[in-house]
Amino acid sequence: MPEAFINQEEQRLSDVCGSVDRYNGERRGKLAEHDRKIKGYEVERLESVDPREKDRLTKEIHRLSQYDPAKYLVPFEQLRTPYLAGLLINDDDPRIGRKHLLFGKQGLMDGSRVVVVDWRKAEISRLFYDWEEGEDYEEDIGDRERTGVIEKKIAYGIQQRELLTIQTGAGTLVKRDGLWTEQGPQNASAIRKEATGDHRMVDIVSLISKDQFGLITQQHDGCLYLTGGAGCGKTTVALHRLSYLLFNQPELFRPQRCLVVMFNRSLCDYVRQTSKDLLTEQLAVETFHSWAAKALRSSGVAVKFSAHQGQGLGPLKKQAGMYHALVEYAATTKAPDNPIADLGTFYSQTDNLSKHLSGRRQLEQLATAGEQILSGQRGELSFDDSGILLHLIQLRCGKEDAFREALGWYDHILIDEAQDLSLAELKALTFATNKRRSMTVCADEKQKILDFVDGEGFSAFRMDLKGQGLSSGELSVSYRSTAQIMALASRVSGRPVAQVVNEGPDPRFHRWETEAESLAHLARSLRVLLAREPKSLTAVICRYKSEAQQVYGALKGLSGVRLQTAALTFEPGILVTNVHQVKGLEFGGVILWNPTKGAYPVTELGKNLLYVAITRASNRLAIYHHDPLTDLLETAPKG
Ligand SMILES: Nc1ncnc2c1ncn2[C@@H]1O[C@H](COP(=O)(O)OP(=O)(O)OP(=O)(O)O)[C@@H](O)[C@H]1O
Repeated sequence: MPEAFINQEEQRLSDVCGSVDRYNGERRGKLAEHDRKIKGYEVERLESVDPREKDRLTKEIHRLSQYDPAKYLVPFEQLRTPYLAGLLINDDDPRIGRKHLLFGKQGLMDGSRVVVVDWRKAEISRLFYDWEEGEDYEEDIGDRERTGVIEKKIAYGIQQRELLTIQTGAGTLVKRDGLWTEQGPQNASAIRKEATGDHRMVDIVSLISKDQFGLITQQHDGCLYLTGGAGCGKTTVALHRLSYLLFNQPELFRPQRCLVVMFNRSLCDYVRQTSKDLLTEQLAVETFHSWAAKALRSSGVAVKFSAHQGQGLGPLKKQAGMYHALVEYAATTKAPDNPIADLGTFYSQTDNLSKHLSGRRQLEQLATAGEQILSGQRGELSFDDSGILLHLIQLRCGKEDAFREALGWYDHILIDEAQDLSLAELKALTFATNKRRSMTVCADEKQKILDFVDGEGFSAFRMDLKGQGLSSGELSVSYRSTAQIMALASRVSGRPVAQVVNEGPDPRFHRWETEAESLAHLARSLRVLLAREPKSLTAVICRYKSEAQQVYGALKGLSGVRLQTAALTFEPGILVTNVHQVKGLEFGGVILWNPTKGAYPVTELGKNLLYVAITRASNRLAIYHHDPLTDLLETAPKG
């Protein structure tokens, strides 16, 4: 165990925390002085008889009170995690020589000394991201070319001012219950999550690869399209890109004018946590439907949405043809005053719709729904209507209208899991960007799990973006799951075996005769797991909500197990959930519950669902079944 190295790193953290405290002490002093000044001026103003002097003092008070006192203090997060990465360089310039640089989510000065560099400061952070341990570097920093050697690259895991993980090229050191141990190369995010018991999204400032850094620092106008298999960092890179834009171009990218659109509420919560410190609390993180509903309300369209108003018309409304019919309708008809009546009229014009959509019965049903909207019989719309209504209004208003102003001109929109949005929804989002059209779109067509959204819409959207000169980045290294899990995922999905960085145990198959037997063994394994790994988070993934409820019912007596089929929380323990709920998320361990032929048929959708479920596991995957396995898994070697 490299004790001297650990001591040195613990001392470094303690020194930096000292700098943070001095910085804050100084700032608090300045704040107090600032308050005293304002109070003094107020007293003087009250006592002054000269109106000109009164006026001057009023202006001075106003000027001083313009300062945001919070800006004087280092944000709380930095007190707990002052830095994330370190670099030991040996620069050829003797005035610099051997130097340990620290990178964090915010820069820190102690007097005139730079203690921590903000990772988004491109010039200096390029040293960290562009070069590997042992390499000779050449980098233009400031107005000079710097050369030297990278002696060490370190990723730190620090929480509440405690050093918990230190990762270097040689491996990872982990502190558990006060004791340091060495671990081989494993998923660094997973190690951090399990060491800290904090399973919210990990920011990867210290882990970003050179390719990822290249994408993060891409030009800011237009669209960046990020694709790649499960766990290769699409969402993470997109969020770091946004953080980079907000920091480096604050005049172009204002947090309150940027939007992040995620697949479901669980993913929103997962990301919001990170956006608090990586990005900013002012940033809106929404599902498409919640964003659309808010946008409509804030622009004065009095509309209520309900999950129960769809009448099975969701699939029809999500088809690409619906968008094409909408465009034709908006171009050939005059807008009524009321946008909701406009939607009703659109739905009731079967002639136009049938040019672009098939299914006579469904179109008739839609026409009836349209007439009910027009007659006021239908007070609430379905969430599936939100994108269509919003885009209809956008088409009516044109680009320069005041209404569009109210709906928002976004400086940047990040769309995650774009393959599961309909063409009308994607168009509504694109329309909401300002003239720079700055967007980051993450998608993986092999993870499309909403069968009622047709793939044609997403292909058309991508072609459109291509026409507008999008830049794209294919991420090819899978960071989340081990080689063993990714090999199974590749067998299921038919996509080539991904490049991986982590090794782990083989997936284990447990076959039982009856459901009762299977549940009894599941309960026993979970009990052992909860006792042995109290800080880990494991998901039991069922195909359907109802199945999750049933499994949870059988495990109810076990403390530490929770049922989560609507939104997720990320404390350690076991959660019983369904596959649609865990899209985009990750867990140290996954238990896949009874993946049968019916649950995961040999179809595109079945493959995608199974691929998503399997690749939520970073280290451990177990498959429990009592019914015949899906053919997608039948040929897999059974560990
Ligand atoms: N350069 C990196 N080094 C180490 N870990 C990384 C790196 N990039 C991403 N990760 C980690 O990989 C995991 C997967 O990242 P992310 O969720 O962004 O992938 P994704 O492509 O969006 O996945 P999915 O498509 O499955 O939702 C996360 O734990 C993230 O912290």
